[in-house]
Amino acid sequence: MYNKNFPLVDLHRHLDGNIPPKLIWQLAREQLINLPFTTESELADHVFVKNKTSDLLSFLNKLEYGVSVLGSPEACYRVAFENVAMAKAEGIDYTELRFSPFFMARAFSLPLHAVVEAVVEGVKAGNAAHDTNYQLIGILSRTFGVESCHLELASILAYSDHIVALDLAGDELNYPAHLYIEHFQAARAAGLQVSVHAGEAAGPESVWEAIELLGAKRIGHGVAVAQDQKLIEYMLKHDIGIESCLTSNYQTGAWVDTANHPIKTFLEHGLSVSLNTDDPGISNIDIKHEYSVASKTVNLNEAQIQQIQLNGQAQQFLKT
Ligand SMILES: O=c1[nH]cnc2c1ncn2[C@@H]1O[C@H](CO)[C@@H](O)[C@H]1O
Ligand SMILES: [Zn+2]
Repeated sequence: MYNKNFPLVDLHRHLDGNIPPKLIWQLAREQLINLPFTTESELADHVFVKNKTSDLLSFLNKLEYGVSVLGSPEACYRVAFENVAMAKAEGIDYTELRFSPFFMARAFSLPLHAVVEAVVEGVKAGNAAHDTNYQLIGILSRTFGVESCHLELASILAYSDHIVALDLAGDELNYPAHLYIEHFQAARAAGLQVSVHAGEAAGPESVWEAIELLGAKRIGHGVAVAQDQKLIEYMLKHDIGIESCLTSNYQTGAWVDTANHPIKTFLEHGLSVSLNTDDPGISNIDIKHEYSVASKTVNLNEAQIQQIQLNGQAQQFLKT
């Protein structure tokens, strides 16, 4: 279990990957959107990952149910607001909620700027209601290509005062980081920090690209980092963090042998690795569950668990 004397932090949590069946059901009813299910529990049966999926893209497909009920900017606001409430209810002291405007806008062709504005306002209202200071990370969904990501970036940069960092997520194998150099240059120039999904579906070369070409200061997942000693040394020297997500890695197939997850190797090398949820709405988990997997399945000791909590705090993009 985690140590209650240290903050509980979740640095890698998709708010559009956390639209649980109950919320999907409510939003569908309120907006008169037809779902191909007759009951909420039938819906839940399809949304939640059972055991694991065959690969990353099949896992990501599960996210489609949630975004299929984003019929208006108000629905996006609700999802953002409810995400603050859910994170608070889990006992999370600080989190950086990430979202992809294009991914949220897609089903109903919503204007991207309106989506970002709604999410910013929803989190702001949630923070006020729950006495939290949760932050936002904007995502470019690499799966939809370079041009789409330019539009997505523009909508994020329009609200850059309310967003701490930029991320790249989606199909890592077919859309490598080097396609997005310009996007990240512009984001850094606008003062955004950088975290990138890398070394999850592809190898260490993908992590090198994220760091050297996009300026990543944190790597999402990064299981492939363990294969490359030079990369480990480089990340240590430059204090580049790894955002580990144990259940997600199992469910996507990125790392199925959880007992021997590289999080252990990362800790042994002194890398700044944190523990995170990724997509709680489809994984059907919370942050405390991830800590219990870390201690019971990976067998990390109390000092290692504490270190993970401290790393999460040290790697926050909002310095307090
Ligand atoms: O584990 C993951 N790996 C890669 N991309 C992800 C993961 N979880 C969600 N997304 C991606 O993030 C955006 C929504 O926030 C979508 O592009 C979704 O595919
Ligand atoms: Zn992720």
